[in-house]
Amino acid sequence: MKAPVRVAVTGAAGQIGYSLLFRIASGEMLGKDQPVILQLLEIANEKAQQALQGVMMELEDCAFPLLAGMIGTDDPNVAFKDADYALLVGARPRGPGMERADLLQENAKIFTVQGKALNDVASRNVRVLVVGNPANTNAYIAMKSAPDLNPNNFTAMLRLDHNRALSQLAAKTGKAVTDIEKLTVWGNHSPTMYADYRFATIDGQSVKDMINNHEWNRDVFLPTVGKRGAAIIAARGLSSAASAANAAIDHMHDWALGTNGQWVTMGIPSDGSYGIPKDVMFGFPVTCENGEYKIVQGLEIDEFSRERINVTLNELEEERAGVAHLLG
Ligand SMILES: NC(=O)c1ccc[n+]([C@@H]2O[C@H](COP(=O)([O-])OP(=O)(O)OC[C@H]3O[C@@H](n4cnc5c(N)ncnc54)[C@H](O)[C@@H]3O)[C@@H](O)[C@H]2O)c1
Ligand SMILES: O=C(O)C[C@H](O)C(=O)O
Repeated sequence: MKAPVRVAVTGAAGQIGYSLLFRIASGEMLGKDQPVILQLLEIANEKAQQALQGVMMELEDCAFPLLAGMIGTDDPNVAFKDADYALLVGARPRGPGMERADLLQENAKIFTVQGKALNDVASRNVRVLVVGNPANTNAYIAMKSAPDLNPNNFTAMLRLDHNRALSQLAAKTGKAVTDIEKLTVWGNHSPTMYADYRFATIDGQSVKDMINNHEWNRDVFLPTVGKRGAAIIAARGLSSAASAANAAIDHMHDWALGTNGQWVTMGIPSDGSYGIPKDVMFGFPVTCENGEYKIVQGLEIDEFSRERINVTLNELEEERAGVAHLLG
């Protein structure tokens, strides 16, 4: 049996938390041979702490063989102590009629505090996934607030967009999601994201050639994927939760256990690839091996794609300017 690893989850009593924790504890994230200790953070509010206790009681009642321990706390320095993985979910979600950017000022402060706490107490190799919106800029804030940690270990969740795009393409081509390879989503987790199937293949055949319809790409596919979060809020009255938790599991699973050469999308600090300025937290195509991700290099960026990438990049640069005052 492997030694347990410590997994910190913030916003643990929220909607996503409720879909996420049970799957982490059952081994779906880090493997069926990897015991975990859950370190759960909620705000210092009686109702939230009580709800957290309830979730922990349910986790106990599952008698998960891999759940080696569990704590609940309102103190980030306790939740992140020696954490090997940190899933930063806790933040306010948007409601009907709001854009994710509306959450910027409200949620940004959380990530300066939590970045600093990670810096002070987490494992020196902690792998961080930010889910709370606006996810890219929050991940950027956390990274910048943790100067002693490896900046490449701070990531933002674009995987839900990636999975949404996969499912739209499977429906369009009549193939299974598992048949589709080499898809990616560039940029920000927002309606400006650019889901790009120009390199995607099914059984070695080009998906772009199979669909062969630029108008469908521009007028149906991209808006459907980009506005899917809002469509779910309109339908449920609440933002996506189970699909978001599923994407978080996929992201961490693939980062920790590898993708066998398959492409996935992760929001990561740019190393300058594809002309994206260094440090911008940007969705890129990556492969993962031995716990490290690597950007897929050498892809051609045509004019339509460059325009799309610039739009999402500009939005991220604006968000970054909007929170500069928090980063001193
Ligand atoms: N990146 C993505 O693809 C994606 C997808 C879906 C949702 N989200 C975002 O995830 C976040 C959580 O969504 P949800 O539906 O679970 O919301 P929710 O309101 O149900 O739960 C959020 C929880 O976080 C807690 N929280 C707030 N501030 C905290 C802090 N500083 N420390 C610890 N906990 C804190 C709240 O008390 C609450 O219990 C939202 O920002 C939402 O927009 C992102
Ligand atoms: O859209 C939202 O606000 C929630 C989430 O980011 C989503 O994409 O479903």
